[in-house]
Amino acid sequence: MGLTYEDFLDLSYEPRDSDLVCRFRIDPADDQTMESAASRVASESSNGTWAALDTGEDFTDMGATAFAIDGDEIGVAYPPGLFEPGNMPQILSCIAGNIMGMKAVDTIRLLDCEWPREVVEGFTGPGFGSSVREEIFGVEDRPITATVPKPKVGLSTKRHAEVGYEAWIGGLDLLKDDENLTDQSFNPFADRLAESFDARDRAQEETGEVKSYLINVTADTQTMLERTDMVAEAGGEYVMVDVVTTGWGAVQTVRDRCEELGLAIHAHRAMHAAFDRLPHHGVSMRVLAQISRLVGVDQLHTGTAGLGKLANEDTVGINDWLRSDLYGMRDVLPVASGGLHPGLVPKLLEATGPNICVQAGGGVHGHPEGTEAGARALRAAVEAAVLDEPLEVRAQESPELGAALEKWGTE
Ligand SMILES: O=C(O)[C@@](O)(COP(=O)(O)O)[C@H](O)[C@H](O)COP(=O)(O)O
Ligand SMILES: [Mg+2]
Repeated sequence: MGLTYEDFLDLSYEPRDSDLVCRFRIDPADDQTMESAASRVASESSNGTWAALDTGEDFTDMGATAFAIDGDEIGVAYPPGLFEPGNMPQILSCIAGNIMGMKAVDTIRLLDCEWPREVVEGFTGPGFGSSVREEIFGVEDRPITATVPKPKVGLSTKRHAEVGYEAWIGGLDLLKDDENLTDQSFNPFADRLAESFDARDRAQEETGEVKSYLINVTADTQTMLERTDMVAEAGGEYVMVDVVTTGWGAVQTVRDRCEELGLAIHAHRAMHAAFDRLPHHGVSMRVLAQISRLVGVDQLHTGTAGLGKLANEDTVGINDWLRSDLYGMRDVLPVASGGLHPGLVPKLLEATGPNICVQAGGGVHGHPEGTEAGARALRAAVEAAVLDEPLEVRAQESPELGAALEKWGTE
């Protein structure tokens, strides 16, 4: 039985329910047609190669099938047996591996995946998902709020904890480390953990509200496990991981440890744009979000529906997928962050709904009266927005909100 590229194209093939179905946008090279390029995508991402192969008898055919061509998009179906159960790096080495560099296509983008039960069941998924709102904060009717101390790095541990205290006292739920703050000499991880949780405990005492901290444990896998254990010992509820830069295998290992310790995972997506920014190449944020849910993060940055400072891809569509039914797997709480300030909250919630986390760094610490006032303004904006109360009206009883609107407006 020979195996050639042509064996991987069958436009009459109906994907089985158990197939992982991927949709790609491709731009065939000059010497290729959509059909020939599609067959090469299916072949090189499963078990084929450029030369005709004699597979002999002792062979399990786990070849994928390019079964649909629709304009510049193709559909490829993968048998579940091609994949090692629960091994995300292996799956990506198939569907986003060598094909990203094939000469047969000038560009190729993995747009979307339909994940079958057979593949999903290999993954634990999130431990909490959006239930963090109720289970950790006892909040049901509003977004949870977070702030990142700014400047991103460089604050001393003492100042970092003070900023956290001011933000929590001002009404925010979460303090969050920036994606590039880990264990630097000016703000060591262990000291930051201890002093920030001291501040957290005082703020909880004074406000009567539950407060928490998204401390960034990002590092090599062994170090992340050690830091995750330290967070549990300190009475934390969360760890934050830069999931794209650490890698999906490492995230799966941290997820297993968090399962044992009862911790939730906040996923920062720094570097995602290296994969998803160009519309014709790479891996879409939609697929990165799908991967994140499968490997088990509870919160994930998905953008600001175009309102903030960063380029966003389909925030609302991605959020809908993160909440969609996936064979009983828990959902993921979307995090809106990046250039947000109180004036943008109504438009944001109009686009995303209240079941999100709203993060503002500059939009809190840049407030004319400082961090605590910035926090009060954000909390007031969120509470007004869920009630459809105009911010200008709420500003009459919240001078901090008034000052924020005066400084940043509502655009
Ligand atoms: O460093 C920053 O820019 C932020 O801390 C936001 O700060 P500001 O609130 O001060 O803008 C976040 O890392 C980005 O939002 C990440 O992007 P995304 O959420 O799109 O993944
Ligand atoms: Mg940041």
